[in-house]
Amino acid sequence: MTLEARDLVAGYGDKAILDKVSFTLKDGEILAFFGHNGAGKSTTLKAVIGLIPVQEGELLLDGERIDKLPIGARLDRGIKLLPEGRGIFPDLSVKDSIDIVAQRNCTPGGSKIGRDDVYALLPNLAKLRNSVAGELSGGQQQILAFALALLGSPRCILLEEPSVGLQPDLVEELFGKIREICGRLGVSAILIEHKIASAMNIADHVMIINSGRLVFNGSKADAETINLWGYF
Ligand SMILES: Nc1ncnc2c1ncn2[C@@H]1O[C@H](COP(=O)(O)OP(=O)(O)OP(=O)(O)O)[C@@H](O)[C@H]1O
Repeated sequence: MTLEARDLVAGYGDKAILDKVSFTLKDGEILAFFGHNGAGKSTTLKAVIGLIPVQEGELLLDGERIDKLPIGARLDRGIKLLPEGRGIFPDLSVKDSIDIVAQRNCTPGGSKIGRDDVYALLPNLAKLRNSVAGELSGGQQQILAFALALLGSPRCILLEEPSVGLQPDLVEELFGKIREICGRLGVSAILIEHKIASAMNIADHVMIINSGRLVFNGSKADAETINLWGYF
């Protein structure tokens, strides 16, 4: 899988927020995406998933233009968004949540990630099958949201600050799981984070955005040689 953004311009109404954002992401790679509040991180993810129109530039998935496709068609192609605030069904049990999304995403045939695969990948979630999602801890809810995104044929998961509200040890545990599962399944991820050190631990690439423009886009190794804070 290759997800490529070429000179993306996108925003709200007539107003452009993103100023020619370009990046490339391949199978199993994690892209850590940093920037101060209001810099354009969420706007980038919204343009990738199709919540706002791409005004200029191109978005390609394995060479296919997807920037004019509706959200549903991008979801069907395996681009998934985990919005800030989690995106779970608070009143449903873990089992029912998983079953509903599995039914929607796992039509018979094909090599899809189903409910048993998700429980095998996330054994601690399997133990919570009968718990009500809204009553889980923040970390457990975030794991459930990640599990829901994995059902079907995910290729690129867009994670919007998954660490919000989590204790530091739970952040490390969640990020460890994301790294392990993305690597094992060959699923890529774009990770918006303010917890920079934790995100750097699991990243392959780093991007920093400032006022809608990318001011750094390089490998983790390159990012480690610079003072990241100087780019904010
Ligand atoms: N729905 C909207 N309508 C109009 N302008 C918006 C909308 N959402 C965001 N913006 C503006 O777009 C710019 C970029 O916002 P964006 O949410 O992408 O920033 P961000 O980097 O994700 O910040 P944060 O870390 O606070 O989430 C900001 O100037 C913001 O005010």
